[in-house]
Amino acid sequence: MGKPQFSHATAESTRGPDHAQLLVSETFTSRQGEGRLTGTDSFFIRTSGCNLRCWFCDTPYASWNPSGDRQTIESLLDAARQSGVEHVVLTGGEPLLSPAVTELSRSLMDSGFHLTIETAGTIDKPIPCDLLSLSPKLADSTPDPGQHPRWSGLHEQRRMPIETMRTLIDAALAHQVKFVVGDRSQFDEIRQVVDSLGVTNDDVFLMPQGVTNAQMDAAIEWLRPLTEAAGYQYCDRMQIRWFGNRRGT
Ligand SMILES: C[S@@+](CC[C@H](N)C(=O)[O-])C[C@H]1O[C@@H](n2cnc3c(N)ncnc32)[C@H](O)[C@@H]1O
Ligand SMILES: Nc1nc2[nH]cc(C(=O)O)c2c(=O)[nH]1
Ligand code: SF4
Ligand SMILES: [Mg+2]
Repeated sequence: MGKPQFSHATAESTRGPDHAQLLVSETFTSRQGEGRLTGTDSFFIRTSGCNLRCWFCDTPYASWNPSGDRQTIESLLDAARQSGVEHVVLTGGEPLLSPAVTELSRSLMDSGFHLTIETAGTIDKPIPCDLLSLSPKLADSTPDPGQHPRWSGLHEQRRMPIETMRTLIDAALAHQVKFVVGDRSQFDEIRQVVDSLGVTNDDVFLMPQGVTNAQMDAAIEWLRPLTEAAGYQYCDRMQIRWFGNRRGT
């Protein structure tokens, strides 16, 4: 009798591409609230699960406490078609974590959707998309080591792999780089990351950290002038203005 055969195939590959599934926390139709395509009607697919743990994460239900349902690529494509809009935003959590994300992206693009991927850029999985919306995580995103010793260490190790980010940028048709900013002292760090990535200022957006109109209003006062003086684009988070910080918007 021979040795037992062990398979290293993923659930997706053993079941075949038609049955590939992703853990999804929510899907909804809304307007893109951030970056270059702000105002564009879009169908959002938010995967659940993240390899980072930003202390300020505005979707903890997809990172700190990931929840959701497994959905097939076919059902996600159907839902996108039913939404009646031409733009799809694939976000998370960290969408690049899912083994089925390449297949989903390809299917969405083949079906004629304009695909934006919102990612922190730490997973080496260059996949095609129309707009890579990369949000590198700065040092101040790391959770408190006293409260979260394990995640603080993992987050710090994982958050800024420049080469991986470069590969993702190269695989995309277009890109934008969005930084979450809470303090003026972060500008030096932002400049260093922009230089290392070799991206141009037109593609760099600075967004205030925050989930309330009051935080957005306060940030406009100090962050917008600094952003413009540095030659970057200021990025209000319009979904907060339009809908408040609510799920499904
Ligand atoms: C929830 S993340 C999901 C995609 C990916 N994990 C990432 O971080 O890019 C979507 C976007 O929201 C931003 N974000 C999350 N929490 C935020 C907060 N409290 N203030 C401002 N932006 C935030 C992220 O930087 C990213 O651009
Ligand atoms: N309206 C709206 N625009 C967004 N742009 C990026 C989002 C995200 O969570 O990735 C997002 C979101 O959650 N809602
Ligand atoms: S990388 Fe994105 S989803 Fe993950 S914790 Fe940070 S903001 Fe949240
Ligand atoms: Mg969001």
